[in-house]
Amino acid sequence: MRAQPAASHFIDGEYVEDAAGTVIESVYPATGEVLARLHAATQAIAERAVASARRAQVEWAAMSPTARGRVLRRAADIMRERNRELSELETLDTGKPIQETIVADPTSGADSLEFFGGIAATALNGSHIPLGGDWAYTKRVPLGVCVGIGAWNYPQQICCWKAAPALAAGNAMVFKPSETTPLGALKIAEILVEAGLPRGVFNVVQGDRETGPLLVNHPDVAKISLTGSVPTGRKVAAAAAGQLKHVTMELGGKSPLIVFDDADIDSAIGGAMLGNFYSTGQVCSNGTRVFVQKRIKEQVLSRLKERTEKIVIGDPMDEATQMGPLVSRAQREKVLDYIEKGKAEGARLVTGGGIPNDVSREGFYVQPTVFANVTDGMTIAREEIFGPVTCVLDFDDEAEVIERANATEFGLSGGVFTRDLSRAHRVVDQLHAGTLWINTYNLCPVEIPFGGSKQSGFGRENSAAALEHYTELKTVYVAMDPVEAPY
Ligand SMILES: NC(=O)c1ccc[n+]([C@@H]2O[C@H](COP(=O)([O-])OP(=O)(O)OC[C@H]3O[C@@H](n4cnc5c(N)ncnc54)[C@H](O)[C@@H]3O)[C@@H](O)[C@H]2O)c1
Ligand SMILES: C[N+](C)(C)CC=O
Ligand SMILES: [K+]
Repeated sequence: MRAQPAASHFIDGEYVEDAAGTVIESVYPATGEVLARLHAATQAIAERAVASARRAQVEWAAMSPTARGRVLRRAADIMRERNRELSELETLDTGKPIQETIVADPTSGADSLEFFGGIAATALNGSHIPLGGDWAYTKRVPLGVCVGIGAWNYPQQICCWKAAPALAAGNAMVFKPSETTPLGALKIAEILVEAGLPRGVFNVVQGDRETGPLLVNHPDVAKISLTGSVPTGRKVAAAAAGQLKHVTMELGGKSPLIVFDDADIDSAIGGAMLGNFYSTGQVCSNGTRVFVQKRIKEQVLSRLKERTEKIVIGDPMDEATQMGPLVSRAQREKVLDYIEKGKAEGARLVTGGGIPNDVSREGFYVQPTVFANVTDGMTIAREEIFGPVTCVLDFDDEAEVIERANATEFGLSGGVFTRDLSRAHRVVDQLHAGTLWINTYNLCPVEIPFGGSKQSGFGRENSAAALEHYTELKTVYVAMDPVEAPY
């Protein structure tokens, strides 16, 4: 299986190589085969990418928002036409089943390009402020060169979620994909140019934790948008603060999903399974602490076990496969370690807990796993696992569950399943998180803001709100009369 791109980087409208950079291999997680061999950006490549973005941004920002939007909308159309090809590439790079990538990955990227292309002409307006005889106006201006840094779980979606609002607002971008999944962003760069994007407005450089700082610390970079873990977020935010750069931080979570005893139980279980097993559990907003009210606990667990054991695990390229491997060997080790900790700390293993049979031994598979009797202090209830591991915790009443749900450093998301309308709104109102769901979980359409509070980050992606994070206000005071000076 090969998916070797023409070169490692995409700068100023073309593929660029510098073999002096350390080797990065993209591995197909289902078999361990090497798909592509790339090079991390050297200092020279990082300089070239930022310089190209800086040059191109001036011309791009001078175009009308409608003209910029047209390019993004064309790129969205091309992504949809090539959905199959892009989805297959995403499946190879991440190991996520084609049944998911075909509906969720390039499609979500295209939605973002279409949405921001569409609102560019109206959402960037300033305001007019009457001041008696005088008046003022505001303009929303781009920041300049923005850097996007991606995680490996949704490589194409993350790339578009950052590029689309940044470009719509008149910025240029240098995007660094995760070293684990370097391939999709290069295709998106190609498509943007094909759609008419001026050369240099969107550039891709490869690299890892050594490369990121070359971009983050570059004096010509105005903003960094990171999707990644909390420890990386702290490092990047600290580096950006040194030069007072703007940042958006989309970080990790350990989100609560609360099931009250009046809920539609099958629907709640469906939500909990999607919110724990989709993308083999590698989703930042997953509801990995499932709080179940005691009266329905055993009923929920037996149904959850039955449904979990029917999940079809296998070759991600097979349309029938519902769950693929984890993204890397290292991620599998990490998840298996957490499973062992769960057993050792006394959680009750309901199902899963190991490596499945009947799949390639070279792939990075883990069984979908459910733990019950999980208590708040256990490691598996406190730390982000980022794998298919559900922790079920019991609770008695509403006040108790709200307090326990909030007792975490994270604040990305949360969900409530109940048929009691007042309770649903009352509970989500008290949960400390950026995105909350009532009677569903993990839906993130482009129209609604997405992002975290507390240690899960700040700034929002998607919706018109994202444009605020890629622009700043310029205020102009206009005097209508001569200046009256007392001296
Ligand atoms: N909130 C969200 O939208 C969201 C979405 C997806 C993933 N995530 C989070 O991402 C994490 C998993 O992804 P990961 O393992 O790729 O995260 P990670 O933090 O290891 O890496 C993220 C990116 O940062 C880069 N990086 C690492 N150190 C850096 C540094 N010092 N300077 C600049 N760049 C640096 C990496 O090369 C990678 O591209 C999880 O915690 C998950 O919750 C969050
Ligand atoms: C943003 N989301 C939830 C789709 C993917 C996060 O990992
Ligand atoms: K890979």
